[in-house]
Amino acid sequence: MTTATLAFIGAGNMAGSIIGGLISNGYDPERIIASDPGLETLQLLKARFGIKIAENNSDAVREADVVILAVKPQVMKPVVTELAPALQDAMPMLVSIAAGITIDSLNDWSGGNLPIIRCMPNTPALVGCGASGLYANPQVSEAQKTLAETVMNAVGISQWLDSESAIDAVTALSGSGPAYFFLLMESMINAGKQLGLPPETATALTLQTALGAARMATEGDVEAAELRRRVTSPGGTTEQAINTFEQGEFRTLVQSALDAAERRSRELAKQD
Ligand SMILES: NC(=O)C1=CN([C@@H]2O[C@H](COP(=O)(O)OP(=O)(O)OC[C@H]3O[C@@H](n4cnc5c(N)ncnc54)[C@H](O)[C@@H]3O)[C@@H](O)[C@H]2O)C=CC1
Ligand SMILES: O=C(O)[C@@H]1CCC=N1
Repeated sequence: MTTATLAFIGAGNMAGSIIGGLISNGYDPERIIASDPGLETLQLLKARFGIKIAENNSDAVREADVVILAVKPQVMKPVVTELAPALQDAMPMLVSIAAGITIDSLNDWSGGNLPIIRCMPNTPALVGCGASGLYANPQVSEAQKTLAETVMNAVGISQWLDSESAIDAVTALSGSGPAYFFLLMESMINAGKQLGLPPETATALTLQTALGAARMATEGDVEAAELRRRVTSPGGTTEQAINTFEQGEFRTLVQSALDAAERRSRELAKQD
């Protein structure tokens, strides 16, 4: 694997899972440095993975080839503005995972001319099953793109996007997407209980069904629509349930939900 030095600014959930993924894929912990005002979090990451920790954000970026900005969107402006002198000295590639923060803003706050990638990951990165969309500005070289892919593929899969605005669609689809599946799981567990199953039985059967369906859809080469047809015997039980979903305009509802999330992502980007 590459020997680039990676600096994580913010060492919370997302940074912790990416670091964990990199280490389990054999990345040299000496080449990972993290910075966070939460000293306890930092010490835990150091003890668990053997990575280096920095006393402040500027120290973290000094030797870095890639700076992963993993703080909340609300604090991104002060964090990057304060880092600008150190970033202009080191000229690393920036990878921001924050929702709604545009490349233009990152470019302004960081002093300009840096290669910048916007990345939209999702929480299944925590279990190595993440899905990320990536968009690079023109300053990013092919080698740097490969490096960014190496980092994000340590916790799942990634897809390159050819416009920055596609990040809003990715946010609506896979960024927020885990919550949609969790909502379906909650609803099925409740329905199972209403049908008289004990709560633990309804929960165990729902979760294993979700896992099994996701594995069939990802591990085979049969499309989701065909897998659905194979469960649906003519005149049988599934047909009754699917007809009920269709009569309730399930597909239109899903489209409206994603449209609303995409709209919100665009609004947040305008508030930088
Ligand atoms: N949670 C989700 O589903 C997704 C989150 N994201 C993005 O990932 C980013 C991080 O999210 P999480 O890891 O969930 O949040 P988190 O709250 O777990 O981590 C943020 C970390 O930043 C640290 N921090 C705060 N101020 C700092 C500063 N001045 N300098 C350095 N570190 C500082 C905090 O102490 C915290 O450990 C956010 O921008 C979010 O938009 C992206 C996709 C999905
Ligand atoms: O809900 C949000 O705004 C963030 C972005 C994607 C997932 N969580």
